[in-house]
Amino acid sequence: MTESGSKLRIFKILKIIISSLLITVLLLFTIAAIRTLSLDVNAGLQLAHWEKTNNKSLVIDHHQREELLANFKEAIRIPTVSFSNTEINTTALLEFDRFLRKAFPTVFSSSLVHHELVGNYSHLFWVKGSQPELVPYMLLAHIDVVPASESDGWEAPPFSAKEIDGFIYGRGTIDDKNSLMGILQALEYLLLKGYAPRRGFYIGLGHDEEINGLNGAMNIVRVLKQRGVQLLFVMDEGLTISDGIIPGLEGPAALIGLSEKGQAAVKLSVSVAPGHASMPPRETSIGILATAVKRLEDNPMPRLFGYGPEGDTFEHLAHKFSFPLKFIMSNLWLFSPLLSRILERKPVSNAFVRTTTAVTFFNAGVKINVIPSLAEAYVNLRIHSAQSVEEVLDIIKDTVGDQRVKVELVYGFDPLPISGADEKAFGFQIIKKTVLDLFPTVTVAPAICVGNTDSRHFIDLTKNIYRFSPAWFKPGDLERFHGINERISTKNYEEMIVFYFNLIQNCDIRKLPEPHSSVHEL
Ligand SMILES: CCCCCCCC/C=C\CCCCCCCC(=O)N[C@@H](CC(N)=O)C(=O)O
Ligand SMILES: [Zn+2]
Ligand SMILES: [Zn+2]
Repeated sequence: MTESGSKLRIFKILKIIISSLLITVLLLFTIAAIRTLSLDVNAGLQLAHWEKTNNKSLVIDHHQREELLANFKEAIRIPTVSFSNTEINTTALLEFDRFLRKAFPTVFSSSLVHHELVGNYSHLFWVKGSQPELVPYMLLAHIDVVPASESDGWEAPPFSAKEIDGFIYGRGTIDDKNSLMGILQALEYLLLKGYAPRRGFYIGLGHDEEINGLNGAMNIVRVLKQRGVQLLFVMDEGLTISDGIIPGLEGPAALIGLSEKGQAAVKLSVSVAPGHASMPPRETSIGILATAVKRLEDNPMPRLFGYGPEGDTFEHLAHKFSFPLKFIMSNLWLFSPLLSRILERKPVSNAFVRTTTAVTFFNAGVKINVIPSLAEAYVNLRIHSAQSVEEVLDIIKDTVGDQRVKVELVYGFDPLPISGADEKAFGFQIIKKTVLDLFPTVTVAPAICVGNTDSRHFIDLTKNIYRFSPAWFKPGDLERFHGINERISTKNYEEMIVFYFNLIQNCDIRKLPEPHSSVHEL
């Protein structure tokens, strides 16, 4: 073949490759465009087809408003603080018990309600249903709060429940006395209105959630297991209604946690011979440990976006974003890697992308002129749904890559199972309907809860655990969670009561509307 002949041949091959590439790209984008226009994960169940229940409605009058706010403020003023893994405020917990009996006299005296104390300070209520064949469900909340100190910069003392510009300030106003009081206040009103549920339900109020629920939630689970109880679903604190928090999202979104991340506490330690600071070795225990910690911070865990429920979240929210995010989120099959790079830029969304690594303790040294024999650091990892404690531990050892650094697991648990969110998922659909009835402009989406809750102890009692409360979080509110100036608006607290009031009644339906042609008995 002549030189010009072979050039022509190469040119023809290149032309074929380029046009095939162009056709492939065009095809991919056409599929992506069609999917963007047709993706309808929010179609849901047809509201018109829901079984009719004669729901009572709640119109709060002036007197009730004053009373419910006074109750809530009194709850906030009782400092039910869990200080550490071993130190809780038992005096405050006993006071809280007395307070609940006083604030909700109908709940505590109704023949429909059985109440008992569990683990000394936690409360378990059983509200008897008229149709025992209907599987019961359970609402959870917790009594204890994390510590708070006014000197950190609170606008009002953290246990004052002071009202400023329509907001009640105080530790526990969003975590989690709003849910606790909202649930009991709703039940009080329902009972006063003569309501008797068809479907029985439990209310569990743990007293030590902030220190892992070992005596509260775990004992409640033990009691229920002894009685052979199985639950249709459990609803606990967790995600909320985000309004203006997710960048680019138009309108508010109610994220319902289908699962929660796993957790591991890992101890790193370095031991060397102590010595005189005037003749230091080239590296001290502190230096070796600092390098290990730096390596962990410089090498985040792998991106796993799309391998857990977080992919579904963005598909559900896609239609509320504008171009190009709408296009990207509607086509995660193509753009997952790109979206995970966008999300990892901010801590709040990075938590959805991977197992996060936070170095939370660093202890070393005894005296200015002594080479310390021991340096230790603790790392708190929140494990992505697609990883396990064991995998995470192996990655840490590899990343540290230094035999002198001892890596030990202090405690850990794998990510929680993922609850259903389809048309047959009773708990999810009931929560969704209750949200939409009360807040029609909100988009409801399944999500992963990045923190842990008492509900994780309930996995043997049900496959369906949802982490959600109808608290509205606006820009700046995430920082109030365990932070300073925790607060809730009086309007939102009232909405929470109405939400639980409606949710309890919505749970009385026997079965969900039939999706398509399939029948699902509950
Ligand atoms: C794409 C971005 C979406 C952003 C939406 C974020 C909305 C976040 C809303 C709430 C924050 C999540 C809080 C979860 C509840 C955590 C409860 C808690 O603090 N648990 C403790 C203690 C424990 N029980 O282990 C924890 O350390 O996790
Ligand atoms: Zn909480
Ligand atoms: Zn908390």
